Amino acid sequence: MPTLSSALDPRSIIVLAGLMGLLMSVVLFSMRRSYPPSIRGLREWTLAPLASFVSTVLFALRGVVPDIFSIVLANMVLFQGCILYYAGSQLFLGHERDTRAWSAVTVVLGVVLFWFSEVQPSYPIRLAVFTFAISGLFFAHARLYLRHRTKRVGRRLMTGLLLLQSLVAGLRCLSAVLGEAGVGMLDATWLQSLYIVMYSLTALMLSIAGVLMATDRLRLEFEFMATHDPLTGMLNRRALIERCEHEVTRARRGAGDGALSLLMLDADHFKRINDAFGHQTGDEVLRELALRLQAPMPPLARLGRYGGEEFLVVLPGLGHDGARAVAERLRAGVGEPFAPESPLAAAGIGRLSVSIGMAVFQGPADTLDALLARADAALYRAKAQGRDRVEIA
Ligand SMILES: Nc1nc2c(ncn2[C@@H]2O[C@H](COP(=O)(O)OP(=O)(O)OP(=O)(O)O)[C@@H](O)[C@H]2O)c(=O)[nH]1
Repeated sequence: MPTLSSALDPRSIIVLAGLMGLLMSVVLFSMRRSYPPSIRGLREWTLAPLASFVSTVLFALRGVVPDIFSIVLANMVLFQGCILYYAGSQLFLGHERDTRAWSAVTVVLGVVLFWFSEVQPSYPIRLAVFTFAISGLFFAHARLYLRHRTKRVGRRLMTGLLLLQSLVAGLRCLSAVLGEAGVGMLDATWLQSLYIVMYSLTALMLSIAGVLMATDRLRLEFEFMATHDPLTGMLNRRALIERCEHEVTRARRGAGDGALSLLMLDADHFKRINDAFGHQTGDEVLRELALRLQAPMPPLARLGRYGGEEFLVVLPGLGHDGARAVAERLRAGVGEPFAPESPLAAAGIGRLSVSIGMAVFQGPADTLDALLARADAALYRAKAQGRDRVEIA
């Protein structure tokens, strides 16, 4: 009758863990090739399970190859793999890679492990030192995610795994310090088996968490691209219309006291800017306009690029007076002269102006199409009456 400890033969577990790491490395490698470079960290997350695989091969060769490979090098490679996971997370979360201190720890570990395997062999000391270092590394890695906390599944899985791993390594360190280390790494005590099972699962689970996080990021990027204008970063026409429909439905139900207004804005004489200064300067002006329009916006308002040099503002909860005040503020904000050092001033553009058509929701019988048509007609009037002004439908 096999006991639990003999059923969980550490060498088999280690070999399986290595193979799982290798498979995850292949998955991450193919993701890295097809994902956009804006999703950073995938290279490091591909190399990490690969390093884990190499370390498990070395561990499994214990007794077959010299200890310097199966103990010293194996642990150093494993530690380096964990550093790579950490580096991948740093890049993924928008930081620069900063793992120099941990690489220095790898070197120190190498020296200590060499000493306590070749010069003065002591498994408990090796175990205590290694588990102490790796517990610290996992904890530093977990802290990075705790600083970027979200409710997304992949990130929560990653944080939980790292904390658990840090805890298990910390407990194993404690057990070694208390004289419960056992006689060697392949010693099949239940604590050692648990410790190795944890490591085996972690290589796999960390990679799965990485895959989940990267896929989630890709979905967010696509979602952003589908709803935002690439030039100004504002909502695009499709997203704006969806937003407007949503707000009209809410206003019909009486939200914000049934008040809702739309502003349609159009840059004045924009064609002249393009003709005189070139299309690129025209683009720069559109970006500047977007910035100026966003600054004085009420919190519930939504603003986006409706077309070429046309913008649309949805103002939930604002009726005639409130919306008119916002429109005048926007018009005045756009008209502020450029700072002398700004590139647009240097290009010779003195001042911008916008014409604004405003329409106010008239009650449950009103529709979005009718609102847009009234705002458009008011804008047309503003243009006809000399531009740089607000007209109300
Ligand atoms: N640079 C740049 N120009 C654009 C973009 N989209 C549209 N335009 C230009 O915007 C100009 C709009 O010109 P018009 O509709 O004649 O309007 P306008 O010159 O602003 O004149 P008014 O609206 O009557 O004051 C056209 O020359 C378009 O080519 C864009 O993304 N970038």
